[in-house]
Amino acid sequence: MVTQTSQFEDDSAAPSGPPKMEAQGVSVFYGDKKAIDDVSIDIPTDYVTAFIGPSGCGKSTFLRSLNRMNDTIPTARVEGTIKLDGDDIYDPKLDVVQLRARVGMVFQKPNPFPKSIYENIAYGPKIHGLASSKDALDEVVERSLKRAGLWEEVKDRLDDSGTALSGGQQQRLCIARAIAVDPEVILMDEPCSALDPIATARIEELIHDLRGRYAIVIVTHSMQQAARVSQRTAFFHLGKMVEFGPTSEIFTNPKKERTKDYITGRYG
Ligand SMILES: Nc1ncnc2c1ncn2[C@@H]1O[C@H](COP(=O)(O)OP(=O)(O)OP(=O)(O)O)[C@@H](O)[C@H]1O
Repeated sequence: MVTQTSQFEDDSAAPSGPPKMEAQGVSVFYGDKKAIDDVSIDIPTDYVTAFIGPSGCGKSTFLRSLNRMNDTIPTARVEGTIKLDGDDIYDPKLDVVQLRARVGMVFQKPNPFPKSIYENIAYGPKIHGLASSKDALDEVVERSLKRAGLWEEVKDRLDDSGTALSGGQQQRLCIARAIAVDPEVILMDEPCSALDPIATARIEELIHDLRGRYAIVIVTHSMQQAARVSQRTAFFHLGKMVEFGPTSEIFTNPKKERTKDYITGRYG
């Protein structure tokens, strides 16, 4: 149970500027089954937003709808509107590859390509035309690895396979890979669930460092993690978003009974 107020940074200020993403009346179906029911939320630019809730409540489904990752599931269908900087991301004219560069994703299990560390990072910028020369590409690789806190550990072995790194390093490599194409939003789907506590702490520090540069949304099973890394928390239950607000409020003074029951460990 998370009840200490001291662990929360000050999250009382309203986010600056317009929301990076806006979901309005979003429902997601798998065939006939409704997994997300009428969710509306604004994703701020300069805060980390955490999605919490019991297993199967639809957190990942909703997260995946934010960069159209659900398109890859034939039975999945999304209703409602999701906008990025005011533009509908489900507009049929929109280039989904571009969208996924702007709204990057990091998965539960680190999934580096079976290629060198260098190639893992360089691939995206190459296909998106973000580096015009080998020097420029080298620079993107170095900058991305530095931002992901991995450079010092790998700078002398960029030709080694990405899959030879430890789990925590692989996850930072995947974050560096997302960063390399200059995203505006990074979606993280339980990024630490396969990691030990030390590797988890490094990812949490990294999220802290990246905040402000990218809008970050993280799905987590760990309420402690949500409390540590986020400034906004959305609580999901049975496909609905029950409550959304400053993280300190959700954990210390939730308005809804269902949120209170969950954060006090009554179910979940
Ligand atoms: N590919 C799919 N096909 C059909 N149903 C699915 C699919 N993916 C998820 N679901 C269903 O949608 C609902 C929401 O699942 P989702 O994985 O989004 O929940 P979650 O809150 O992220 O759960 P967990 O915390 O266990 O990962 C569940 O009932 C799940 O069984």
